Amino acid sequence: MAFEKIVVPAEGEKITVNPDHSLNVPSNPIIPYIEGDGIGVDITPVMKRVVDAAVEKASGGERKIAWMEIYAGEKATKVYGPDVWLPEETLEAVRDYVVSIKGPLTTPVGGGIRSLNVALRQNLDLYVCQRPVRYFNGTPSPVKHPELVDMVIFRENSEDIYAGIEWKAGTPEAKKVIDFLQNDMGVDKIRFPETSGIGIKPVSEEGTKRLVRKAILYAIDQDRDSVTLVHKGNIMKFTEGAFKEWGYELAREEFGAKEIDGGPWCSFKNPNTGKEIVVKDVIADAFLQQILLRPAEYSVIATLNLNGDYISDALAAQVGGIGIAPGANLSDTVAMFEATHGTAPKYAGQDKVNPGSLILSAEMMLRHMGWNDAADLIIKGMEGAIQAKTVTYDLARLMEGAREVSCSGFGEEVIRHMDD
Ligand SMILES: NC(=O)C1=CN([C@@H]2O[C@H](COP(=O)(O)OP(=O)(O)OC[C@H]3O[C@@H](n4cnc5c(N)ncnc54)[C@H](OP(=O)(O)O)[C@@H]3O)[C@@H](O)[C@H]2O)C=CC1
Ligand SMILES: O=C(O)CCC(=O)C(=O)O
Ligand SMILES: [Mg+2]
Repeated sequence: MAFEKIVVPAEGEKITVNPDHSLNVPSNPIIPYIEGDGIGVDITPVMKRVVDAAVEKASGGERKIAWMEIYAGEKATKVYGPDVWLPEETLEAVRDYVVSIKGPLTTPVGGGIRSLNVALRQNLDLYVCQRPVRYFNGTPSPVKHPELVDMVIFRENSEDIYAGIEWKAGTPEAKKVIDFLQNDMGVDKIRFPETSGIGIKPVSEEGTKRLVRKAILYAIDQDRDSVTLVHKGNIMKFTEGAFKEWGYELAREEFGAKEIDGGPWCSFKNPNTGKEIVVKDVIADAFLQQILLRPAEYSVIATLNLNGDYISDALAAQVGGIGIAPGANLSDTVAMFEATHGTAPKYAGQDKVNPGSLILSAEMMLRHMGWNDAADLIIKGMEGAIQAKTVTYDLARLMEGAREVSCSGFGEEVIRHMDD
């Protein structure tokens, strides 16, 4: 494929997907990456350096990633022209090269362009946002027992209010929808001034079931003991409430789950290990207090898009903050890894922030590729650097006796501790 601006590395080969969705990973895979806006310029090169070191050490130089820069966000407008935020060939490369990684991208509040992060997920139908939240020994935390937090969030990534179907107050479009709601749909019970902005929240059975299926399959594969559906179904009955119903329905129909004490909680035996997996649900506001008070009761979380966004940052805070919170956007074939945090613009270009989130996102990527030996080295390096208290400002400010290092300095520490 001929790209306009993307330079394909001559020495690399493509990862390909088999009909059963497994990957064929060559020893020199081409991995597209988006540097990202704001702190992307700081964390992305450090992530690449750490990954290269881990792969080199794990394989004795037999394997090497051929990095291929692709563009989105502010950098795309510099490379392609003033209004090109998400070039078509970026989408093509992500699709075609199967596994990629990205830095954060800026979304202005209240106006301007819509989220490029959301656009990437929607365009490529990356319907799962998988965000593991675990504790690294020695990390400072605001809670007493951060080690009890070990959850993997499966956030629905393609629907919900996050999809951005909305109209600004005072526009003819908003007025048209208000007229429709009042005149055709009989919405007359609430105060509904014409100055209302309008947002629409689509949630489908297909969208819910494919997400919950992934969460349950993960629980089976990783021998987890529960999957919790988190929703606000008492208030949004036909979207969040339906998410809960469809989730349970899927557990019963596809996994043979049986109701516990008349339901709705249900359980089934893990076909691999024989252990019981409980499928349960919690209303979202209560969940946010439960994860602080009783985190050990939760393992795999399946939730809608906006809830998942809130829960990701809240849970990350319990184990040290969004500086070390990784993630993946997944379809059945394409995987794009990215940190949970954003562009933290006030720190951009200062070589200051924690590159841990993007490094751990790359760790997930290596595991996804089957390069577990390199992924293990990254975990070892992160654990070593944190336990030695050589950390970036975000962790240093909460730790006694820490030595604060820069973003790139932390990367070097991670690499050094791979040899512990
Ligand atoms: N997937 C993506 O690309 C995402 C993009 N965004 C976008 O990013 C922009 C900024 O969003 P904002 O709400 O400020 O959220 P950010 O996640 O960018 O930053 C919020 C705060 O989190 C802390 N933080 C974030 N990243 C790191 C890091 N790597 N190391 C240490 N601390 C970190 C900093 O805290 P402190 O000030 O305490 O040091 C920072 O001020 C927005 O345009 C938003 O839309 C947001 C989320 C995800
Ligand atoms: O797209 C954005 O700007 C924000 C995305 C976000 O907060 C997330 O994916 O967690
Ligand atoms: Mg978020």
